[in-house]
Amino acid sequence: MPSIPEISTVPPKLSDAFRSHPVHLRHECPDLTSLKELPDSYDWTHQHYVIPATNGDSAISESIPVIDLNDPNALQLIGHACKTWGAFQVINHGIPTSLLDQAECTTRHLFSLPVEQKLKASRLPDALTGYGLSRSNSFFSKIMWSEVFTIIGSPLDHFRHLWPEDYTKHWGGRGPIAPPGFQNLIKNEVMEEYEKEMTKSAEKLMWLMLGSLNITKEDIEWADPKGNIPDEFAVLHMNYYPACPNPDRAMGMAAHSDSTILTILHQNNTAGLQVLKKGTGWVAVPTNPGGLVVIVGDLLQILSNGSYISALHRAVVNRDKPRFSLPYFYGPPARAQVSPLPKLVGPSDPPLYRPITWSEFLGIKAKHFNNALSSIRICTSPPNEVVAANGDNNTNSAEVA
Ligand SMILES: C=C1C[C@]23C[C@H]1CC[C@H]2[C@@]12CCC[C@@](C)(C(=O)O1)[C@H]2[C@@H]3C(=O)O
Ligand SMILES: O=C(O)CCC(=O)C(=O)O
Ligand SMILES: [Fe+2]
Repeated sequence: MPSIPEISTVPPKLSDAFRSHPVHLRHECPDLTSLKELPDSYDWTHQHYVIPATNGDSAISESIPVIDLNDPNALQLIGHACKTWGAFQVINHGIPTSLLDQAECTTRHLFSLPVEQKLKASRLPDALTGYGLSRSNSFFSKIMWSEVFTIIGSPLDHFRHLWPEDYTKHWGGRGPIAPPGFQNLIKNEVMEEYEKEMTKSAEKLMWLMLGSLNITKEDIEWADPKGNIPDEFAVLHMNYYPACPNPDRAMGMAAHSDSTILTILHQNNTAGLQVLKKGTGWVAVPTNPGGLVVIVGDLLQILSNGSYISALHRAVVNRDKPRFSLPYFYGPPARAQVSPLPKLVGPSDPPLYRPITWSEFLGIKAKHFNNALSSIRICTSPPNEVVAANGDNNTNSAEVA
């Protein structure tokens, strides 16, 4: 096992970030599916930061680039996308579409369980895993129209709260509860396989994104000489956005950046994700069967010394169709120090951020939300493009309730 050269003393575990910043959501998880009208507590109409998407129904066709990983120019295209959008879609990523379908089916099935059943797997205020509202609800006065299930590591421990033992093991031939075509599936195995594939893809994508900046395996202190990342850390979310009686007034997931190195997101065939593009506004991300969305996270913005932007993004909801998304939040080992990479720093490019561990940054994010990056900035006059796009200047950031 290669050693990790820089070891931080506090906090030792990623989940400790949340122990010191428990999220007390004021509301129980209601059964959104049963609501015929939008309750006032879910009405975001008068929130000043809710701006319509520019390409909603209009003729604007601009959206995040779709990059074929088999394209010989993939490296350059990825670099350009990370600098201009902070997000892109990938095709030919090597993950079988059947696995994506099965993971989506498991997600659909999980959220269709009765509320009482789901609440048995509730996330505790100071914990990271389990069922509940998005943690980021604590920063807003209105509630998001979504339910979230968070998994770290093996899904088995989480799923056994939801499904009786036999259902945890098998869909198999048990009447209406087994979705057609999935008789031989074991839910845990699907999600485990999904996590495994996501880890492989995240590593591959990280090297491509960094490769585009001429960063190699030797430059990353927490990677071994072969480019493997011992003790890398990731969190898997299953997001559910029920069909909503008044989608124009509701918000599925409010604007935020992810604190990750990168996030890989699979969405079902219902659109809803939007990315903020500097100079353009909110731009919808179309669904792309078999494609995956890749989002630059805050830690990659730090590593790239602001050359890549962690995209502000949000999710809107639909009137008739439920939406599911599966973001895989990929980060470095909890103890690794993340700082602007020496190769990207020089007399004319001073480091913009101080070194930080993911767990420390998660703690800062849990407290300062969209102002987390600016709170660790060490340079007073950053390049313009960094300020405008990532929410540091608070233009599009969250209202602190
Ligand atoms: C690994 C992660 C990344 C987390 C925390 C933890 C699990 C949940 C993620 C999100 C998901 C929703 C937005 C966000 C801002 C939130 O509140 O919870 C994200 C946050 C972050 O990017 O910091
Ligand atoms: O559902 C989506 O498309 C976005 C979800 C998201 O951004 C998140 O969970 O962090
Ligand atoms: Fe996100």
